[in-house]
Formats: sequence, C-alpha cells, structure tokens
Amino acid sequence: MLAIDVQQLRKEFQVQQSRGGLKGAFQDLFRREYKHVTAVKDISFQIPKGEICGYIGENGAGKSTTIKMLTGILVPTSGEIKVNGYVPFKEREKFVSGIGVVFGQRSQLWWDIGVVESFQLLKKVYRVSEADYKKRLDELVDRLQLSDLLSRPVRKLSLGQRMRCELAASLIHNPAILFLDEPTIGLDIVVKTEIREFLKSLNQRYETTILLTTHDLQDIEALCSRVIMLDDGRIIYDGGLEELKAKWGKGKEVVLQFEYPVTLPKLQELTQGLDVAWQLENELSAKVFIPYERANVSEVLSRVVGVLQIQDIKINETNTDDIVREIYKSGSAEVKQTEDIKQDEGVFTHA
Ligand SMILES: Nc1ncnc2c1ncn2[C@@H]1O[C@H](COP(=O)(O)OP(=O)(O)OP(=O)(O)O)[C@@H](O)[C@H]1O
Repeated sequence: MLAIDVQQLRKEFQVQQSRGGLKGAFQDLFRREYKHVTAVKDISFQIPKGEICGYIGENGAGKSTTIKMLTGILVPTSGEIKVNGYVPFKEREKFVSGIGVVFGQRSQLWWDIGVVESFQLLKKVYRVSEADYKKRLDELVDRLQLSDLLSRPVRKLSLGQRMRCELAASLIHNPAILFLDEPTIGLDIVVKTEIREFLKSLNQRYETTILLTTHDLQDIEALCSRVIMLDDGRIIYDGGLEELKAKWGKGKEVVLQFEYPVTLPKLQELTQGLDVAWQLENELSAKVFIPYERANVSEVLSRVVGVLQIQDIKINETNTDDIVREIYKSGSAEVKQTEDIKQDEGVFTHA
C-alpha cells in the first residue's frame, strides 16, 4: 500500500516585484508587477507504507514547499497528491489524524504551560480516547525519557529536551505517517543518536512511514534506505543510499600503519594489476585509494597483509557530503541542458 503518492506536483508562487526609483515606486502604487517563482516543478514519487525516506537538497531546492503541500498547509498549483489515501488540503480533519509533523525550527507545544498539558490539549484536538492516550503516553515517556520533563514549561527546556517532547507530541495520536523537517538541527551528537534510535524503533514497531528532510547526512545514513534528492524544484535522484554511494561516491580510502619501513614501489608492486593509487605518508604509513567497482578492499588488503607486517588499518568511508555535492553539480548541469525537455529525463533512478 502506498503511504504517499505524488504525481506531477507543481507549486508556483507569485512574488510582488518592486520597480526601482521614485518613478518605479509611483508606478507600483497603481499597477503591481508580479513574477512567478516555481518552487516545485512537476515532481512524481511514491512512498510505500513503512518506508523511511530521506528528502534532501540544498537550501531553496523546494523541500519545505513539498512538505507543506504533503501536510495540507499549501495547495498545489497543479498535480496530484494522496497521503494516507486522502488529498491533504481537502478532508482536513480526517487527514490530520493520520499524520504527525515535526518542524525542527518551530514548536507545536505551548510555551508557557507544562509539557504534559500540551499533550492533553493535543489529545483533545485529535480526539484520542483516555485509554489510548494513557497507553501511548506511558510508552513515549519511557522511550524518550520524558518523566522528568512532563511538568516543566517548554520555555525552560533545553533544545534536546524540547525536541524529544516535540516528537512525543507529534505521536500522541499514533499517526501512520510522520513528516520530520530537520528534526536534529542544532542538537548535540548524543541527543541526535537518541532521536535516530527512537525513530528506528518506532518504524520497526508500528511500521510508521517517515519522510525526513535534513541537511545532516548522518541522519540519512542512520535511518533511510531510500533518498529523494531535489535540485531547483526537480528530482535529480531517487533510489537507495548504497546505490547513491556506489554510483557517485568515488571510492574508499584505506590508511595502513606498518611495523617496518616500506617504499612506494614495493606497495605498487604488491597491488599490481589492481586499479588503486598509493600515497606514502611517511616510511611507516601509507594511504591507498580504492575506487568503487574497479577494485575491492579485501583484495587489496589480502595482497598486502600476507607480505608486510601491519600495525593498524583504518578504512575511510565515502563521505556522503561529497557525494551530494557531486550529484548537485551534475544534477544542475543536467537540469540546465534539459530545461525545455520533459522533467523525467533529468532523473537518475536506481533502475
Ligand atoms: N511563500 C513563498 N513565496 C514566494 N516564494 C517562496 C515561498 N516559499 C518558498 N518560496 C521559494 O521557493 C523556493 C523553494 O523554497 P523551499 O523553502 O521549499 O526550499 P527548501 O528546499 O525547503 O530550502 P531550505 O533548506 O532552505 O529550507 C525558494 O526559491 C523560495 O524562495
């Protein structure tokens, strides 16, 4: 079953333009000029129930605009959306009872009252029965470690504490789909990890579908099996994270520490026939770069380990930031070339 079905979705904004100078200002009084900004350009994607999907892109790519349409805050200019079987901006009451939303930068909790009172208000808004509320609250308090926070006013909480309460608030009514917009922004690594662990277990336990917007690629690595990447309102990648890495990540770097001095020719000789590049750091340490799909780490290591005494090995994984930068570069290039061509042709899929 599909949790989210988006077809040819488009959003244009009309932006007022000001003409410069006194004359321009005078003209503006009588006749405003408008220009259209197209934030989302005829995108299509489907997310099955139970999937955690990362929705990423640079600032201004159109992520928030999409999320706002998916949650019914904005009405699309054209195209179709079904979320949980509903059209988000119609049938509001039924629709909102099936979704939860967390905007990292904004709060859905009331600032001056105790956290638990906010939860009780949300219980009323979503018409959750007393029994369900109690069961749900107990579980959330336990899993997000909220017991010490419940009676405190939100304004007295740290950012990490508040974010844990925000998550609980978005889940009081046990929604089938959770939209998260930058849920870990500004948090320290410990809280980030706790939140990721919580989301993983939520997804496993309840099959909650999660659409996650983030600039933090560790979030994506920890949680998402699939990534949709936007650039300038268009989808430039839709597929698995592993494939993304394999296709766009350049390779792995292995750093070796040796017991005894080595030379570059010796290392090159050992890996003869393999498409790898050695670099000597000092006589006891060398780096080897192993490009994806052209050589593999175990083959390189087995050739070296059998001959040289190794003290330490470190494998540097591909940095996803680099991958994204690469994609953006080629994605933007692609989009420019195909400006007048059908959007689909600019999409790299995992097929
Ligand atoms: N209400 C609006 N009126 C006019 N233009 C808008 C409006 N909302 C968004 N835009 C424009 O639409 C484009 C996409 O914005 P959007 O906020 O969706 O990007 P984003 O990917 O969420 O960026 P960020 O990562 O910075 O949040 C931008 O060019 C933005 O200026």
